[in-house]
Amino acid sequence: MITLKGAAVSAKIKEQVEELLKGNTGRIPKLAIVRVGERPDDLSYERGALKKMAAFGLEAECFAFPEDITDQDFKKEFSQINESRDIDGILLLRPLPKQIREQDIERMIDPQKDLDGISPINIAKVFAGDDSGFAPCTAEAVVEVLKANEIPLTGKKVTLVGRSMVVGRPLSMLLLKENATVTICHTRTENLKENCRNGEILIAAAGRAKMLDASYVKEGAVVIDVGINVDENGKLCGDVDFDTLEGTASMATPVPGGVGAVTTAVLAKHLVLAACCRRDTV
Ligand SMILES: NC(=O)C1=CN([C@@H]2O[C@H](COP(=O)(O)OP(=O)(O)OC[C@H]3O[C@@H](n4cnc5c(N)ncnc54)[C@H](OP(=O)(O)O)[C@@H]3O)[C@@H](O)[C@H]2O)C=CC1
Ligand SMILES: Nc1nc(=O)c2c([nH]1)NC[C@@H]1CN(c3ccc(C(=O)N[C@@H](CCC(=O)O)C(=O)O)cc3)C=[N+]21
Repeated sequence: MITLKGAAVSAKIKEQVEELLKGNTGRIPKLAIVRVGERPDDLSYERGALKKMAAFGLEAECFAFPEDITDQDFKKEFSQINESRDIDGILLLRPLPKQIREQDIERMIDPQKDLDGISPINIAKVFAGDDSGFAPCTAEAVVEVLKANEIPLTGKKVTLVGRSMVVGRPLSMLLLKENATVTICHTRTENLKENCRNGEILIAAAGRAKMLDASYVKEGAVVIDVGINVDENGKLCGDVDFDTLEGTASMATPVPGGVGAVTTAVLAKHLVLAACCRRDTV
């Protein structure tokens, strides 16, 4: 089995970023990471994103707020970040605590700074197959991993586990655009195993530590693990039990070191694109 490492894909994206930045005489593009609370997967994303921005020569600032911040206070803080001339792009870590109306924030965020595709305008573009906006970074990262490793998508059966707005749904649209035949599974799916075993490409984004082992995988399938979970020993792990795949899957992404590393590279690319759109100096 071949391990599909995120670093190689990230390096290709870095070259694109360097190309976009060529001749840049203006300010260095700057990312704002907005976090409420201390969820471990948010912290992992934040760490990964900060490292990636530094490695790509981009700026980043974290804005962290307490778990119990009120809806009103958060909106005030968020508006300031949204309107700041200093900031080219925003990553809002989600989900937000219940007292904050996430829907209002989705409508508030400047679509040109919305690097993770949460505004209705960007979502509509993903749905329509229009790539002039920003798709959620993780969904785009999965397609980047498949393309960079020359895994054909046209006509292929792809099974996705998860239907969230950050991974499953937008990813299904990006895969459709690539002419794949997509099956989306969720908690109400009957015969999950059968559906998974039907996929020539299996993509796990359920957020359940090691829930899929080799018995869910078709012989020779490509397995992409999006899950970022913490196991009983406090270590990061995916939705797939990677150690069982040898002899069944043909290729698989590890966690950490797989899709996560590409997600942060796509985020960096989106940041530079956002900065380029805002001013012609970059
Ligand atoms: N690598 C990366 O770059 C990223 C990783 N992540 C990680 O990916 C995972 C998923 O994230 P996210 O989409 O936000 O999570 P959500 O909890 O929002 O969604 C999980 C989805 O998986 C489905 N699901 C959960 N359990 C099962 C099950 N036992 N059987 C079938 N379907 C199931 C849910 O179904 P239903 O709709 O019926 O509830 C839901 O659609 C998390 O571990 C997260 O940390 C997220 C973003 C980026
Ligand atoms: N609006 C929003 N969009 C998201 O995409 C989103 C989110 N909120 N909330 C949290 C989850 C989780 N997530 C990760 C992405 C990359 C790494 C990542 O870079 N991981 C490195 C390890 C980094 C480390 O822990 O040091 C790796 O997998 O190699 C981790 C986690 C995105 N999520």
